[in-house]
Amino acid sequence: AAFRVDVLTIFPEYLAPLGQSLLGKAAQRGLVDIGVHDLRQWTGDVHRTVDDSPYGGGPGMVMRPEPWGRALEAVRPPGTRLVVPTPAGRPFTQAVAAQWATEPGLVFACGRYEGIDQRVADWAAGSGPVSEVSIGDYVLAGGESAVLVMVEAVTRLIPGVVGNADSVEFDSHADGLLEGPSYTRPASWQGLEVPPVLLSGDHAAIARWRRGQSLRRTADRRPDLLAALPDGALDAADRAA
Ligand SMILES: COc1cccc(COC(=O)c2cn[nH]c2)c1
Repeated sequence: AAFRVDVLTIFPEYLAPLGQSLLGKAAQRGLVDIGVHDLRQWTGDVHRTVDDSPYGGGPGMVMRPEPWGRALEAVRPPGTRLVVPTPAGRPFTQAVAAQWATEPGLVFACGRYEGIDQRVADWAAGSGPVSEVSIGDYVLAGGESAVLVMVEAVTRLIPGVVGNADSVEFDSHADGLLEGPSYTRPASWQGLEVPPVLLSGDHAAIARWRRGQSLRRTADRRPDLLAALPDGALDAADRAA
């Protein structure tokens, strides 16, 4: 059955790219079903109000719970994970994406303003898992961009969506390390040569060189990933690299 994605947002046009290219083809092939819904459809007043001032004072506005309650009752299949992108969320990682790709689908709630009344996530937890997740330590104007990121990261892990299954399996972060440098023709460009080992045909040497490059790049750019590796993930050859 197709992986079902529903997005609730006050800017549905922002999610138009979900219908294009890779995702578009996957959708056409019946692998992924995507629905984008305007939250204002579930407002109750002539002005289609979705926000109000925060209790306890403070700057900005908060999204009111009632439209979200009605929208989620209409759109969210029982038991489906509700994902709320937020700077205050747990980290969204490749491991999280891989887990979500094994589920029947996802519903995304795009927050705007200062956020969504907390009772929405608390109430929604009664009808299935709720994940408040961050795609990085910065603040966006709303969750829509984060939804584009997460939908792409998750759906490309669904069998058949990405042409070359190998490229998915050997992604960066798949073995906990960063991907090293890649090269293609020409062998010499702007006076810069492709590392000779890659042209050697010695596949054991190439694998060793690539592993060394991944370790070196990870140590340089993401020492936190190196520290997080499980014991025994690095063998003697790795340590020597
Ligand atoms: C739900 O409440 C809010 C409030 C403010 C902005 C947003 C949009 O998400 C982000 O800004 C974000 C997600 N990961 N990193 C940044 C949601």
